[in-house]
Amino acid sequence: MTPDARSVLARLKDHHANTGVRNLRAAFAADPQRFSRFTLKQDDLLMDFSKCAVDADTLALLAELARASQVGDRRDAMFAGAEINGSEHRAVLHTALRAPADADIRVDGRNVVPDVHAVLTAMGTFSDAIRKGELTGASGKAFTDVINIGIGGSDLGPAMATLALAPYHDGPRLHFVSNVDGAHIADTIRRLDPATTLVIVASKTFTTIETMTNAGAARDWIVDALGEAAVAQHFAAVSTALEKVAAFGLAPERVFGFWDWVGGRYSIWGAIGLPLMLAIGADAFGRFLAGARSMDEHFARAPLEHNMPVMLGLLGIWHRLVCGFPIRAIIPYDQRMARFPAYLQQLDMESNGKRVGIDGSVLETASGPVVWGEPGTNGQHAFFQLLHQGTDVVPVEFMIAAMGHEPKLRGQHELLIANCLAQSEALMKGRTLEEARAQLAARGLPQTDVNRLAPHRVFPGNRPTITFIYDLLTPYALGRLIALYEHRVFVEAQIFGINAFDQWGVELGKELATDLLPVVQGSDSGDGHDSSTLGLAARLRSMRDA
Ligand SMILES: O=P(O)(O)OC[C@H]1O[C@](O)(CO)[C@@H](O)[C@@H]1O
Repeated sequence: MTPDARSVLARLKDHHANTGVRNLRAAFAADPQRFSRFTLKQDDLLMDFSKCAVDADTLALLAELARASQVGDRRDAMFAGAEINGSEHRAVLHTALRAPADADIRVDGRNVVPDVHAVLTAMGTFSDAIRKGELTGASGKAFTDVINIGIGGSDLGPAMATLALAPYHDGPRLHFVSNVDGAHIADTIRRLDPATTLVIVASKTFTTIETMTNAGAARDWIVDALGEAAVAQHFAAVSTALEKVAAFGLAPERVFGFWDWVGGRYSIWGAIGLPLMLAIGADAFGRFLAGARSMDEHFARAPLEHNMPVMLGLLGIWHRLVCGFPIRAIIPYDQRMARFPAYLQQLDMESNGKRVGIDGSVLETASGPVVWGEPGTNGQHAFFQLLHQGTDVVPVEFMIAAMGHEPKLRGQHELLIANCLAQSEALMKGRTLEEARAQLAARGLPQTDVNRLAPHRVFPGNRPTITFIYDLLTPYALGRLIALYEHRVFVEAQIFGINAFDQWGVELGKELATDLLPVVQGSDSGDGHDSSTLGLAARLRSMRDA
């Protein structure tokens, strides 16, 4: 955090403690314009943050915080291809993956946009041919199923978006295998015919043990059924490590590249999006990119006070660093967005779950919160109890489309909307002890029961929520929403003063698992490991061998 930002943060804390909004219910009662004063709009996308405990002074201070943290300059540097991922010496240019063909974005003096569009064109040609049945398997049959093998950023984006855009899915069926647990691939291939299955191996590094192991199992499955020669026709690969892919023996037109300036969790916009393109087609994929581009343009140009990703980031900082809430929940009222919270978990927590700043010094403040969620209305019948009456305050981010894709089920969509709005209203308003008593008394309960039950029926309220609404969950709308969250993570990172684009924390797990494998297999005594780890490994070995 910059010294200027630190001093604005101190003023924000003082404002929060002394002059800020104390009670949301009272704030709404005092200001009938609160909704229109605390909403932002970009086309049909509306962000309502009136149910957060902010006022005009809060927003002015938050904007000052953004300026003191050089959010605007850093954003411009990112878009221009500067090396803002310092610990890995890389530019950060997922925005270039959705830039128009005539854009000029330079990395080391070279315009990368023609390369991006060459890959998009190659993906389009390949996916059209698969979708039309022109490219077939070794036995001449069209592909009915595609398995994407990848993990983390090479899985979550396409898996989430393919489910979210199910109404546009008119290509082959998609399956996603990520876990090294053999159950994942076994359960997937059990239902499939190798003769009509295409396998995409997706890995930025092409070294990730889970992906390489599952790719080997898929290869064996294809070879056992169709012979070694079938591999060339039944596989495609996506990676930045093209020399490593070569060992897999695929023709160049089956290998789709991307670049080290695209982080894994930011990679759905290019070759990692191939499964999504196979599902929805190149045109719809283009609209998905266009949605993200519209958010990029808004983020790049809108003044900070009217800039949706900036405001979303500032509210995140307000809740995390000023109000002290360590968690946030993402609750899409859209069953097809079921994987969106998991996608955002990687995007946000792998980016901003850091303990040191850009210069390596230990942070003086907290960094990114825990992010979790599930679709509504299901979550209402599971963990909403804690959101309403638990002892921790969890800011919630709701999202819902005005329309569903099922015109015949309009009534169900209205019920969905009513639930979404009711939850944010209840979290804001709560229910006082007097109201709880009055309700029980109105039901004719004896006074002793009223006294006994009323405390259980009190809701503290004053719990902040943000609600996003949009017309319909189209490819464009989804692209725009993902880009909004990408930029929010960027804004928060800039204020925390951290590098959002490396992930040294997850490297540890990779190293340790490789190191322990010989111990698990019994070929190494495991000197240097602790007694618990060795004890568990020995016990598991003996249980396996019994
Ligand atoms: O695409 P790769 O190189 O297989 O990596 C997969 C994932 O592994 C990570 O490096 C760590 O889990 C993620 O950042 C990445 O998305």
